[in-house]
Amino acid sequence: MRSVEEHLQRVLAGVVPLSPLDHTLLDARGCVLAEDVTAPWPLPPFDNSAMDGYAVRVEDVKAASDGKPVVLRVVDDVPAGYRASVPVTEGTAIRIMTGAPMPEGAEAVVPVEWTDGGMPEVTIMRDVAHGAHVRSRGDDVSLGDVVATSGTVLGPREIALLAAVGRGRVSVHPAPRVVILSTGSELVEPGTPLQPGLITDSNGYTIAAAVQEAGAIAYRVGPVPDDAPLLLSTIEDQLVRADMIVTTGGVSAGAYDTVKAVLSRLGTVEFTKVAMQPGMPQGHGFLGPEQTPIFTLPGNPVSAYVSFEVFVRPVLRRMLGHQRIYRPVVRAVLTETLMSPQGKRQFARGHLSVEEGRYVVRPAGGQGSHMLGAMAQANCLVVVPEDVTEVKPGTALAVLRLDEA
Ligand SMILES: Nc1nc2c(c(=O)[nH]1)N[C@H]1C(S)=C(S)[C@@H](COP(=O)(O)OP(=O)(O)OC[C@H]3O[C@@H](n4cnc5c(N)ncnc54)[C@H](O)[C@@H]3O)O[C@H]1N2
Ligand code: MOO
Ligand SMILES: [Mg+2]
Repeated sequence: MRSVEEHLQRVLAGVVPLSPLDHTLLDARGCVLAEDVTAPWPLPPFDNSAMDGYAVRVEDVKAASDGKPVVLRVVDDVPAGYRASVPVTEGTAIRIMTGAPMPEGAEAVVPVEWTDGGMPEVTIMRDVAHGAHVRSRGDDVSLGDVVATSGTVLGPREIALLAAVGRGRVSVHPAPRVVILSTGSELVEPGTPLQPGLITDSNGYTIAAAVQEAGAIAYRVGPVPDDAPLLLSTIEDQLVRADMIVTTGGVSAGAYDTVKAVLSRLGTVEFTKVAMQPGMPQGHGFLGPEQTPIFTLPGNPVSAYVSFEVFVRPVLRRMLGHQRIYRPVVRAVLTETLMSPQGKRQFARGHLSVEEGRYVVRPAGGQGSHMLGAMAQANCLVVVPEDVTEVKPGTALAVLRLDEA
């Protein structure tokens, strides 16, 4: 049997980020930037008002107060998006809205609340300092600043800045397109009435959701029966749109396990046993003219999901260009006894929380490879080393957080 590390190294070997492509800004959300972006103009691009009010010369409103207001002639009115047609000169003001460019000659803005709001004359009840309520050109970002570096993951905050510096398109590593195929003659689509002996295809949905959560594009192909020619033609058809193929089921020792039989016709896939639980039977290889990577995951629902987390997700994250490809790991204190098979690394489903300032983890129900009810309670995988068969409460173990990228 192969160790988890060895299998992981093998599936990661030679994996590089997908070649950069231009994306529109919103299509680039969640992607990794493949260029350094510099600001072609400063932010703000021009001096502008931070308040609705009146643009004035400081000297003209000096010592203005409720008891001794100042009256100025209003010579223009500038909403955001417009520019004043005249300057502010001695004894005058220009009405101005938030975001409008500061008129020539104006040194500060008096908010409307400190005035009578008048037109064509305004009575001003407060004085202001030079620059008051003015947002200066470049006070946030300077012309030529690098606002985002290659490798940055684009979320709402980064996208805000790219939009502000005028970038409608950016170069990013595109999201891999992953075809997900469930195999098994017992499988029907959710929403179909259950006949005796049949179950619904949950793996297709689990893996598709996990692919999307990893930042990739999921093409879920409905369940394919255990029929070698049909499976072969389905995979052949799907290759054209796939950067990766993930199958579930049919890789163990069963008499109808068709995946193994079929794939040698399309490429090279190595089937192996990995010293882990769940997820022992694994297959990985390359198919078709493009040498598209394929993972054949075990059919048991928990095994398929855990295998995805441990092997497939890091590969997808690397194809996406992420620097960090693994889930964050923390050490947490176990609350209940956990049994584990000798010689296999167990990835037990657990629930991680913080109690009295430290991480604690409790097993999330039954640990059978079919137990989706228990899996849905989990927010982490508790790693029990290969040589440990029983872990006592109070022991600290490494935990992979599933609730954080
Ligand atoms: N004699 C042996 N039997 C089994 C072994 C073994 O070493 N010797 N290994 C066991 C382990 S461990 C696993 S894991 C499974 C892997 O089985 P397969 O990958 O061949 O998958 P299937 O036999 O097709 O299905 C297993 C199980 O999972 C259910 N299943 C399959 N696909 C789905 C799906 N899309 N949605 C929901 N559930 C699914 C299927 O109905 C079976 O119950 O083999 C063990 N057996
Ligand atoms: O690993 Mo099977 O992968 O134990 O259920
Ligand atoms: Mg099957």
